[in-house]
Amino acid sequence: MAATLSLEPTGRSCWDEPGRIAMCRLTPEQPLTLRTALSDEKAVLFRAHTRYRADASGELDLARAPALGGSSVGLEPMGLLWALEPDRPLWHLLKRDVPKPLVLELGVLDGHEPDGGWLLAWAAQERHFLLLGVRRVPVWVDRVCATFFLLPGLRPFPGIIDISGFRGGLFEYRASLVAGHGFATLALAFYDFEDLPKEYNTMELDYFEEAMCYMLQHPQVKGPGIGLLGISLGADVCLSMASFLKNVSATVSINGSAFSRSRHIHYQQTIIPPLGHDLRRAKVAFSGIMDIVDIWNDIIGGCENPSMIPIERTKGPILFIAGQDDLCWRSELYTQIASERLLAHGKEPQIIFYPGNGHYIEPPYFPMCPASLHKLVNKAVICGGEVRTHSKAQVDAWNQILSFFGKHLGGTQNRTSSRL
Ligand SMILES: CC(C)(COP(=O)(O)OP(=O)(O)OC[C@H]1O[C@@H](n2cnc3c(N)ncnc32)[C@H](O)[C@@H]1OP(=O)(O)O)[C@@H](O)C(=O)NCCC(=O)NCCSC(=O)CCCC(=O)O
Repeated sequence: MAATLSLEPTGRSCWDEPGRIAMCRLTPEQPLTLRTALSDEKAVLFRAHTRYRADASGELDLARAPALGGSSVGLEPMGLLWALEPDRPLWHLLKRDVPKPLVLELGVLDGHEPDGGWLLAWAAQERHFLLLGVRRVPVWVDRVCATFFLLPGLRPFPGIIDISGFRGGLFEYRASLVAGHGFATLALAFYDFEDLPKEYNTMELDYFEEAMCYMLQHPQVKGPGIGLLGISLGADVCLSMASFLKNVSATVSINGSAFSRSRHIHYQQTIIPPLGHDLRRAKVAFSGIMDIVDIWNDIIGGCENPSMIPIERTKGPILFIAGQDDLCWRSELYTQIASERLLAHGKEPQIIFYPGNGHYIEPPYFPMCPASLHKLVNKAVICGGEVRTHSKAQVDAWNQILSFFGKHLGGTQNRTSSRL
């Protein structure tokens, strides 16, 4: 009887949702090679392959069977997704068009490579970024360029603004996934998109205040406060907003620095000067890729440094998520300094340090980005991270973020039914 493969969930599955891969009707102890492939929107192929062995009753369940080598080792039920590697060097998985799912293909071959041969079974799974029922609404109001993800029905939901980092543009994948957990989420661009400035020159907080006003007056956003979620430079934008603007209820900083780094921060009469950097301190890593971790100027005066964002002024709590192997900048050190500043003002910081984690802490199952083009230097730079620990931490960080917002914004943090 032919072997059967099940790849769950069988219906509509969400990108950030764990899946299950299992087989039955195999030969007892049968060696197998599982191969996955996924093509991104620029037709770059990402692939992984892992060796397994069926159990004594001819079954294989990745929740129980350890991977025996290849792209992952040990008990890694989702390893065939997070261990995908691009065929093109220095490429990373990006999702631009969120209404379209990415398709994960899975093939099971008899035997262990290089002997692995016959294709025993094949399946494909659409992994969606936009839950059924969640509406994607482009926003051009005053200067604000954004995309709003609204939940089904007319009742208000807790609101979150999601801000990307130095790459600029408008990337929606994190906001659309967050919306799937019961939050009205705005993916906000701030440069290099539509009518916004092409270059990132000064962080003008007026612009972000307009986005806050837009959210707060929206009938489907439950006030009185908004949550902020940002990564890298986007995290520093969020920390600045939380420090200067009203109605921020909770802030998550993913590998932020809590400093004005390469450009001024400006709000009303206040200007925070940048810490600055010196490209002569850049090195070339063993891989031949640029290492910029030491280019940033020293933090003279520690948490009293004038380039620091006055985070003690924030009203709502801040959750700092920091990768201890971040090689774009020293997130761990900056988070410690941020913590000192909060403690000095009688505030309790909430911090999660992830060892082995690099700069790009993405939603669950995004393959780690070890190196990437960086607009600051217009060259590829190393980002840090050890693939396995980084991938596990992405799942944990995601759960922590959702539960933090659930707690402080009054959300449910349950997935809005993906099968509405
Ligand atoms: C953002 C992207 C990836 C793409 O932007 P785009 O406007 O859609 O560009 P495009 O016209 O399609 O291509 C321009 C160029 O961007 C590169 N690119 C495009 N897609 C990818 C990819 N998936 N992986 C790796 N590189 C990619 C390619 O080199 C493209 O050039 P090409 O035409 O293919 O020769 C690219 O411009 C880029 O990598 N920019 C620099 C990113 C950067 O400076 N990041 C800052 C440090 S990392 C960080 O802050 C972490 C948080 C992430 C965040 O910023 O939110």
